[in-house]
Amino acid sequence: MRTPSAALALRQARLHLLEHGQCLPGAIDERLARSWRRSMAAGLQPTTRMGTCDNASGGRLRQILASNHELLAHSRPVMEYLFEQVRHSQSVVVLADQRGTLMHTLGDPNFVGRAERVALACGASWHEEHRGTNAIGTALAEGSGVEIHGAEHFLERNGFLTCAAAPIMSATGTLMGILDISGDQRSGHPHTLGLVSTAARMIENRLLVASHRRSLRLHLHSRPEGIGSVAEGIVVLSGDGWIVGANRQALSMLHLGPQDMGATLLERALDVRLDDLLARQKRRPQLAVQVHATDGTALFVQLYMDAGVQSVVASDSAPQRVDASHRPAAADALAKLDTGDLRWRSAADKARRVVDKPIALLIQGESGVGKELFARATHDSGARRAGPFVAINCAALPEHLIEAELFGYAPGAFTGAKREGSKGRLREAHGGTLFLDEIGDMPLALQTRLLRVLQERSVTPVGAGTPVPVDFALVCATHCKLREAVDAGQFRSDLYYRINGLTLILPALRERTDFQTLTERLLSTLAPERPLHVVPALLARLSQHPWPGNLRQYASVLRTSMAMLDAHEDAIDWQHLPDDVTQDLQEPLPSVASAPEPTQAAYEPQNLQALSQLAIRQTLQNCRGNVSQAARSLGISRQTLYRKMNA
Ligand SMILES: Nc1ncnc2c1ncn2[C@@H]1O[C@H](COP(=O)(O)OP(=O)(O)OP(=O)(O)O)[C@@H](O)[C@H]1O
Repeated sequence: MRTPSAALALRQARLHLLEHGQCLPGAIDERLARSWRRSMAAGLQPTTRMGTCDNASGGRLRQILASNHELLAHSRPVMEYLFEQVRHSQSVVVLADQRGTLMHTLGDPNFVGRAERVALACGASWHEEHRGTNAIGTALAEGSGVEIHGAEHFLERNGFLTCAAAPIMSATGTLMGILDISGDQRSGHPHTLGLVSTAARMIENRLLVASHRRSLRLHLHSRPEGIGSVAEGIVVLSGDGWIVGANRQALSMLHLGPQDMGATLLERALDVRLDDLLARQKRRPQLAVQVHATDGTALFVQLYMDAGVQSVVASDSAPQRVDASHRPAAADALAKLDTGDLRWRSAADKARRVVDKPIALLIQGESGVGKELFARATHDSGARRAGPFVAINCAALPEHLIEAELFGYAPGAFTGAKREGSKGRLREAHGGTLFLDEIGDMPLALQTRLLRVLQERSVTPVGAGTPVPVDFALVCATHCKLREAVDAGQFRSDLYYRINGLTLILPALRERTDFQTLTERLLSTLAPERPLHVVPALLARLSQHPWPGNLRQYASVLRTSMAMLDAHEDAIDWQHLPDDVTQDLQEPLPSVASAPEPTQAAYEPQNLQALSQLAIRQTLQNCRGNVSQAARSLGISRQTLYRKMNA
């Protein structure tokens, strides 16, 4: 709590702020002064009254909640626990997203009414830009735990509050959200910030463990009894001993940063190798093992493997195969993507026949047709599904980094290299599937190296002499005709034959015959808890569009249109479409030459309007997109035809 002299200084600073619209230099804590200055720069005045324009509701709020589903799921139990601690203290426990929008609140009923008057309710934004200095907004801006008490709030109307907030960070250092307790300033408690920070750590740990359910975890603490407490460090390990994730406590105990994830071997952070640890723990499973960090600090560690973890591997240089007895049950992930198109189904049938056989797949198709999704589903349908799926876009890698990125490098291999060296993406795929997207864009020199890896089934990191064995299923994808690149001398023919065990061609969206079912599936994937549909006339028009960006483009249009729906609406219609899409759809239909005709009716008419749309579509197709000719043939004016096309 504030001392009397600090309270006096704050009163004076506040008076100065009100009278002169400026911060009194040196009068208040620098962090608070920074926040007041940001509030003024956002155009706020201490006496500003808030509107509701910054609040998310309806579709936008649903979208925020959906995209933070995982965070919400793991925060709810912790928030309930936290709420029990402050139940009778005139407070609310609040979770906000990474923009400061409130997503979940739990409140003392006696306080909730007052809290709602200042918009401490779901959907409200507590970003500093909207509400000036406040614990949520200021914790967001500063990236650290913050307490804001009474008159420290920039807006006068929030002066009755005391708030403590702490950021929730991901294992890679990204801010995921803010946890906060806000209450009546008269019932403020000096330990609230500590409580909120601890609860934020609990959420971070839950998220880390949940997102690495199938991995090996090392729990550590300076005392054996600290393992299992909220203060423990948690390190996630790959099967061959690389540190691939860690909570904040572990990063600090091991002197690592988020940038070291995936690039540091366990034995570089602790004086122990994974295989030693495994052997010791096998002998005495309940006992924590004492090890030392690089600075000599003693730590106790214990390995955990949830049911289904199988990638327990002996050493860095000789990774073992995944143990099949622990694999999760087989699921036909390819069937889940099947919405009835015959060409797509035929590709999936062929892929099923070669899953788990040493036959490389080459998937061809235009950009956005779902090649990566198909490759992932093939991986998930096979025996390697418990192993990693490593996707590399060969077109997106900067040429000077591509070699080190793919093949890894030894410690000190070149200037600027990481001290511990790097494992490289190819070895990350060990035990699973390597997906090389846009393989046609791989430079010739690297094609030679890749060919050697595929022939010898081992990787030699840059600057290292010893090859490391690797074992992965290979799936490549390309939007170009690779055969032509071979003929033009841009792609090695021996590599082409090695990656082309079986070529599968995925149809473009405009060629698919399952537009209606596909749309239903996309909508239910995008909004699982909300039954939505596209009105038949619009659906008919959408099915005629050439969709040059294929499923990626169509899924994005549906996503944006869904965000335009009001809470009570369940049908996507013209007014929900983005303007540029409406404009495109109002253009005369492209000629058959540029947009191949669907091979089967994509849409079954269900009423008179839909029937009329189908007639219009077929006539337009017969007239090769010529609207005047189609109108004449239908016996209506051009204008009427345009109106009907847009109905
Ligand atoms: N069957 C599907 N169900 C749901 N969404 C899909 C489906 N197929 C594709 N998508 C959407 O399309 C996007 C593009 O898919 P994907 O990345 O697999 O295509 P691609 O052919 O590999 O594209 P590129 O050639 O540009 O790499 C995905 O992010 C997803 O949103």
